[in-house]
Parts: sequence; C-alpha cells; structure tokens
Amino acid sequence: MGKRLLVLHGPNLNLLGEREGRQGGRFADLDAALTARATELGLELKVVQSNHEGVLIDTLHAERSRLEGVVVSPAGLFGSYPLMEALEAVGVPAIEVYLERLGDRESVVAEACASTIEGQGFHSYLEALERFASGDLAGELTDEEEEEAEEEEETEDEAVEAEDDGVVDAAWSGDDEEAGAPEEKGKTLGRRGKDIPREKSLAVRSSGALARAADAPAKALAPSGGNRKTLGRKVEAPAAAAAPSKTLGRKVPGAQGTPAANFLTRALVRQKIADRLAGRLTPAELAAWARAKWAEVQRGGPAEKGYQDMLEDSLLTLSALPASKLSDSQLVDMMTRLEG
Ligand SMILES: O=C1C[C@@](O)(C(=O)O)C[C@@H](O)[C@@H]1O
Repeated sequence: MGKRLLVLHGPNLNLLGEREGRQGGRFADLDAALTARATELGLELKVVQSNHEGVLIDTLHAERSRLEGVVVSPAGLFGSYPLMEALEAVGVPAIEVYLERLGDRESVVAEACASTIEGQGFHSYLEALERFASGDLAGELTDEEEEEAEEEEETEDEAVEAEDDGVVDAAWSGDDEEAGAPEEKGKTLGRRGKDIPREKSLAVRSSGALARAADAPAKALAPSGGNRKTLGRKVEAPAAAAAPSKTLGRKVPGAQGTPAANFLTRALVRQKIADRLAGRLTPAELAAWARAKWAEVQRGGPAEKGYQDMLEDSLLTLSALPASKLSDSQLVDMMTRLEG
C-alpha cells in the first residue's frame, strides 16, 4: 500500500480559475492532476478544501493516525499560528505549497513544514507528491542518493510487511474510525528536525502589497513539451516572470456555461484534458476527439476568437499518436497554457 497523504487546500482555492489574476487551471483540474500523479506514484490521497481554519485543523486531528504526510496549501492562511501548531502537534511530515510566489508574505505555517514549494502553479503540488514518493522532502538529494534511498525504503517496507504477518491496514475511507497509528516505519520522512534544512528560508520581511500572480505566470510552470523530471530535485521558484495574462480566470465570451458542442474554446479543450487525467477519457478517446475537432476547424468550424492558432496547435499535439505519449504533467502544462 502506498503512502497515505492528506492534501489540505486553504481558503478560496475552491474558486481557483474563476478569480481574476490567478494562474493555473480550475480547482477540479488541480484535483484531477493530483489524483493522476498520485496514482502514478502509488500514493493514496485524501483531499480536503476548506475556507475555515478550524475545519483544516479538525481534519488534521481526525486523520492524523492514518497519515504519512501532509501537503498543505494554506493560501491566505499562510500566517496562521493555529494551523502551524496543529501541524506540529500531529507530528506528521508536511510540505507547504503555493501556486504563486509568496513575495513579501511571510509564512508561519512553514515553521512546521519540511519544505516550501512556491510559484510553480500545479507543479508546486505535483512536486510535493514526488518528494513524498521519493522520501526526499527537502528536495535536496542527488539522483543517485534518491535511488539509494528508494532501495533502502523498499527493503524496509519488505521487512515491515513480513513483520505485519498479513495484517492489512484499515481502508482509507475518511471515516471516523481511529485506525491504529501506523507507528512509524522507522523513517521520519523528513519530519522537520534540525537535520533537515528547510528548502527555502522564508525570511521575515515587512508586510506589504501582496505579491500576486505577477510573480508567477502560467508559462513559468514548466518547459512546454519537456520531460520534466523534478523528482527530488531542489525546486526554485521561477526567478524572472513575465506579466500574467490579464484574461486569467475571466469568462470567455461565448464560452460561458456549457459551450455549444461544436464551439471550440480553451475551456472545452481543458475540460477534455481534465477528463483524460481523471480517467473519464482514455488517451485514444482524447486523441480521436482532438483529431475530429481539428478537422472541424479546418472546415471552418468556429473557434474562440483570438485563440484559434493556440487551439489548433493543442489539438494537433493531443491527436498525435500514440496519444499515450503525452505524460500527465505535459497534459497539465497544456491545460495551464489553455487557461482562460
Ligand atoms: O489564491 C491564492 C493563491 C495562493 O493560495 C497560492 O497558492 O499561491 C495564495 C493565496 O494568497 C491566494 O489567495
């Protein structure tokens, strides 16, 4: 059984993609991407979003005995002492993530986390999953060290399994049953200690205007098309950033509500990619849809004004065979480029 992680999304993230000036796709897209990546990495996820500090804390308390890690996205609660103390109290290793860069903001929650990953849109979260999968929570091991750690962990897991003598963990159901705490399998998994340097020092800075999306445009998320192997690598927030598209999160004329079936919009393509990431479409079905849609546009079918080239390019990429060649993270990148 894979590591069990809790992903905690803080206030307003449920409106991701619907608010202006924010990067990234929609909240549902993020969840789809997380689920897909977790499956690939063999992780079990419980995902909770709340606009209430207390609910996030209660969730941590309730789930603590079943957790091997927490990915916490505090959003506006970055300065929450109660959340920080709850993380410390439950003693489960945590990684803090932000879609955007923190800029002038000082995170208190970081005090209870092994590392902070910021400014990489969805990839901040995906990187956190990868770090939990590799056990390198601070993201500082070299590739070789990582391999060694993985081998070591496999050996330990085998030993634990042998010890367990067939006892199966309680199902990951999110119910209230207090499963016996998986008394640490030897690993502290980056539980914050003096030996684990925090990846980023979120130095105390004077509070000021919040560094918003301008710090981290969608384009900075990842090199397009590239095979981005971030596993265990130290992540730096993109240093220089171009101005964000002002259309982020705005409704596209003609694309409001359910787009007409034959009207090609970025939202429609994003939706199809999200369906594929969530397993509602197979790679072949997505490719077939993209091919048909591309052909339709060639015959003069309508497409979202100002984005026809981008849409055609995306459809061509999606329709390329074998469709399965596109990795989840490439799909997420594409989705991000198609935000609107
Ligand atoms: O929506 C967001 C994005 C954010 O949560 C982030 O992850 O960068 C930071 C929040 O302050 C802001 O409201």
